[in-house]
Amino acid sequence: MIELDIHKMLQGSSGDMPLDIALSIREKSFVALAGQSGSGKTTLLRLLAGLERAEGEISVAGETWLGKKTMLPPQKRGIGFVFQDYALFPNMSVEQNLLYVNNDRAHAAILLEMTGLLELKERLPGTLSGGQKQRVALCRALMNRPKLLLMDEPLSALDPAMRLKLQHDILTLHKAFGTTTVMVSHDPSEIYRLAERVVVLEHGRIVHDGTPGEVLLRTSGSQKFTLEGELLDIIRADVIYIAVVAIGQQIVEVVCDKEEAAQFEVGQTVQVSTKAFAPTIQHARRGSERL
Ligand SMILES: Nc1ncnc2c1ncn2[C@@H]1O[C@H](COP(=O)(O)OP(=O)(O)OP(=O)(O)O)[C@@H](O)[C@H]1O
Repeated sequence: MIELDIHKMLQGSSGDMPLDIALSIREKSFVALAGQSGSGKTTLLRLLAGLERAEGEISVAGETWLGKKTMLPPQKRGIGFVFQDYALFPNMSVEQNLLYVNNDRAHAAILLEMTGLLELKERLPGTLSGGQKQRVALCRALMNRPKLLLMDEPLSALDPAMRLKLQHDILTLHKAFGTTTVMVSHDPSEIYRLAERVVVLEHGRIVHDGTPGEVLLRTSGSQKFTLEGELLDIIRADVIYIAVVAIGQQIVEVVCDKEEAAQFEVGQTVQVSTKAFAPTIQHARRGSERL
């Protein structure tokens, strides 16, 4: 069990912002950390990693990492850290990047095999795609069999298809090694796929804590769908107006009247709601049928 009760005064965008977090994290669990920019997510990861100090306590499986008289240095905590920007050694091959952590060749081979990187083990990072680099970073973070894996928006620089592939790899590795994981993510579908628990921060405090279903699902009970998107255009068609809205990978049209159309500006984030008494689900069109 990871037990954490910390306090730190941060400089928020509009003055001092206390970070006050009390959290217990079960061993082997996968926790997503979400919340708006500046809410304290990265700082919380850095505190767990020992890269920053705070008042309070952090203990992991009974060992004190942070206390009144203790500040265990990062290298003694048994953590793996995956950053958004890969942070690989550019002059070392894929395999050397892993063996730099320790010389366990067998474990490196297993990790590379599981993530489809074995054939690329002699390559230098500069010759790899973003997704491949991030898979190397993930393998490297698991080389010393960490007690805790920390990931700070690891997939946010990747395109949707590569994100999906990496999500699959993360899940495979998590199932194989059961490493307790805390991952910062802004992507609800990613959180839903990977995490069993999501903790949402706002202004340095926890405002939601539950399963992804409890925290993220917006339809339960109300029978109403609300989807957020960007207003791309408002087109006049005779007496009605058509709002063109980008929702995820889709563009939808919503009919509105003159007064409604006058309320919005192109570029705004808008909510598209519909009363869905009996929503249906169908197979999506594939490949060339899509745009
Ligand atoms: N060591 C520090 N001392 C004081 N303030 C800090 C420190 N580190 C970060 N901050 C401030 O604390 C706030 C929270 O930063 P943090 O990086 O934790 O947010 P975040 O939720 O990860 O944001 P983002 O999603 O944009 O990465 C910011 O306003 C930042 O400037």
